Amino acid sequence: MSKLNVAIQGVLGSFHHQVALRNFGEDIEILDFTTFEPVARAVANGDADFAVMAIENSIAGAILPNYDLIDRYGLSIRDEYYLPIGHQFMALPGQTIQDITEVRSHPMALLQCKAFFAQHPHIKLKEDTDTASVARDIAAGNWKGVAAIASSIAADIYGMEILAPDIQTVKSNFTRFIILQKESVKPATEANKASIKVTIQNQKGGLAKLLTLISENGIDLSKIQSIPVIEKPWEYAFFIDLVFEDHAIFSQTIEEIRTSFGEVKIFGEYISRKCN
Ligand SMILES: O=C(O)C(=O)C[C@]1(C(=O)O)C=C[C@@H](O)C=C1
Repeated sequence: MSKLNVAIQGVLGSFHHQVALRNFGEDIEILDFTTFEPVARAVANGDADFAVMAIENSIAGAILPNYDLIDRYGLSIRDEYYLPIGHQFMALPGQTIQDITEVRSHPMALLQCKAFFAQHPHIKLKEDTDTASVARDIAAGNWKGVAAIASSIAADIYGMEILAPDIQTVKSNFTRFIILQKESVKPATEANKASIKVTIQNQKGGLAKLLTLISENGIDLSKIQSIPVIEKPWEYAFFIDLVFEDHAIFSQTIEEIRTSFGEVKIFGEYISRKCN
């Protein structure tokens, strides 16, 4: 039987890679890309069975362009995964923090460690494609004075020394990843969460009306994100995550939103994996 192809952004040891292995097991084929767009494309054109895509982080917030990719490439959300993120500040063995003049990492990782770098202003920040590829490149190029921010798994794989552990601004740091596939998935019978998109006209009280409707139906709105409608400057679509106990009430709520606001796109119905 052929292995599952799973598209990710990042290389061996990246956080995406870790989520792919934890979610699908070790016996998979990883298709790795340096940016998110080819990840979405690989699923849309059938090269990959699934994709793993980071969507928001508890310190740095949403990865807005990824909402647009899911929408534009017609992808379905089949599941979600919350990964605890510990960022290790690492370099070639034998150096101290004072020897480091530059740190490279994924922009989301740099954002999650802002407080640490405020205390070390001699270190220049540079955005790179992913956390682990910087560790790999430092090792391959024998670059002294350059550090990576990546996981301890990446430090082991690429032979880096950790100069400062867990440098994320708050210890408890999570990234929420979504698992994507092409066709709309038959929802799990126990699905209690859904991701939807609603476009509402800019009219007085429009958003308040939508939120009231959701709340009065007893549904928990766990996330709302506005995304610009690029063909219509200054109009916004709302990407909303809803958590519910009763699927029938969720379906009825969607019908009520359709009646009042027009088209509602459902990206997926799945099981909430959030643990408090
Ligand atoms: O660079 C990595 O290792 C990634 O998997 C990317 C990524 C992200 O896209 O947010 C994943 C988790 C962390 O939030 C930091 C970076």
